[in-house]
Amino acid sequence: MVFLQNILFKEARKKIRKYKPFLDSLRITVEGGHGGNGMPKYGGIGGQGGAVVFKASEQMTLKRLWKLYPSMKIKGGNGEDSNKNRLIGRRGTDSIIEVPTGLTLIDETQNKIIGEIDKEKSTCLVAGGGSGGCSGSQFIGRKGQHRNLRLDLKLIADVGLVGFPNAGKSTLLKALSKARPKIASYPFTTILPQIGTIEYQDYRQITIADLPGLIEGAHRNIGMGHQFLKHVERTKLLLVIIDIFGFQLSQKYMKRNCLENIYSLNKELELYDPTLLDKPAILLINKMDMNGSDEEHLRYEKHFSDLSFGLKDCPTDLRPEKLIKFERILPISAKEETKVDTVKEAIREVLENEYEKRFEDGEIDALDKRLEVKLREHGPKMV
Ligand SMILES: Nc1nc2c(ncn2[C@@H]2O[C@H](COP(=O)(O)OP(=O)(O)OP(=O)(O)O)[C@@H](O)[C@H]2O)c(=O)[nH]1
Repeated sequence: MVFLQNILFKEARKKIRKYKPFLDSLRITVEGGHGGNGMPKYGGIGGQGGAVVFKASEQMTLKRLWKLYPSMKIKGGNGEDSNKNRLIGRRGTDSIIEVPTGLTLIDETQNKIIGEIDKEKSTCLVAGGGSGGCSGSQFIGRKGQHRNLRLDLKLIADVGLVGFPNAGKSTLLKALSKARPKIASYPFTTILPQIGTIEYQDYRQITIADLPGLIEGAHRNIGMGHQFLKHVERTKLLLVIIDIFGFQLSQKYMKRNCLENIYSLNKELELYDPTLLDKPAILLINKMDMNGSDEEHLRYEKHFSDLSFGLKDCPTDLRPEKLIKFERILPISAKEETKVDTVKEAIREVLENEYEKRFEDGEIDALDKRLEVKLREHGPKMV
């Protein structure tokens, strides 16, 4: 009996993707060391308190950070008091803390982004040490800077793969990153979402993040809600994948055809952040190996390239205001790996065109400058 049950439910079980816990946000208190006291009698100056500095490391995860500092408090060393043998007290030791790459640092008290750590080994001063006591401060050392920070992890991948459950995201990711079957080639790889690497013959590599969990009504926090969508923010290209036969979440939900799926995905992206729709996008119509797919494709083909065309027939609850525009539309079969090479080439071309466009517009330089200014404005310095 048990054996029979196992066989009967084997198929159903296969389709359920298990979500491993994914720690992508952490609160932490940081405090610079106290400045040492001076020595009024001899005019001695106390040592400066040590700072707290974050240093990006690809080996680090938020989970590991949490295990290393379970109290979630990090403090710089106190500066040494001035004394007869050492009139100028020693500086407190800096606490240099390894953190994952791809962090946004938010000061929760001021509700401000104080910096972003995007590059391996880049550092950011998050809490300065207090100054040592001297004549100007009645020789009393000052407290170090104190901050309640939220570390928000956003994966950095070139391409964000979005689609409803069962559309074929994982199958496609495996097919695209075939040269590197170890899909997990990123620091956060033991956790979802997964990142795969597409490798080209000239050794160019493009990373692609499979962002699961998006469903109709995600903005109302159904399913995983918009949890994974923040990772789309940093991608440069959206790869939207749909099942040519549409999707039905459950008996409770309406069956949506493939065009309605596109509107619905469009709407979820728009509700999360309408600027996501400004990113270049490619549409993949999947499962074209199945019987009846050609007829289905023929029925909707003209709508794919101009979504405004079918908007009047779209159910009002799925209707987006701002429409996504696809640079390419490719019918594929992820399972049979039909047209997978065309997808690879299209990804590369669209990314390269986009890079050139942004470079010509001076946007790439401007972005770097904006970040620099932002960091200077709010204190932390990239060393
Ligand atoms: N016939 C056919 N089946 C496919 C194709 N791509 C994926 N499938 C099947 O569709 C099912 C879902 O594929 P997945 O790759 O797990 O889909 P997913 O979008 O990652 O699904 P979630 O994990 O729920 O987000 C699996 O049974 C796949 O074998 C395809 O091109 N053709």
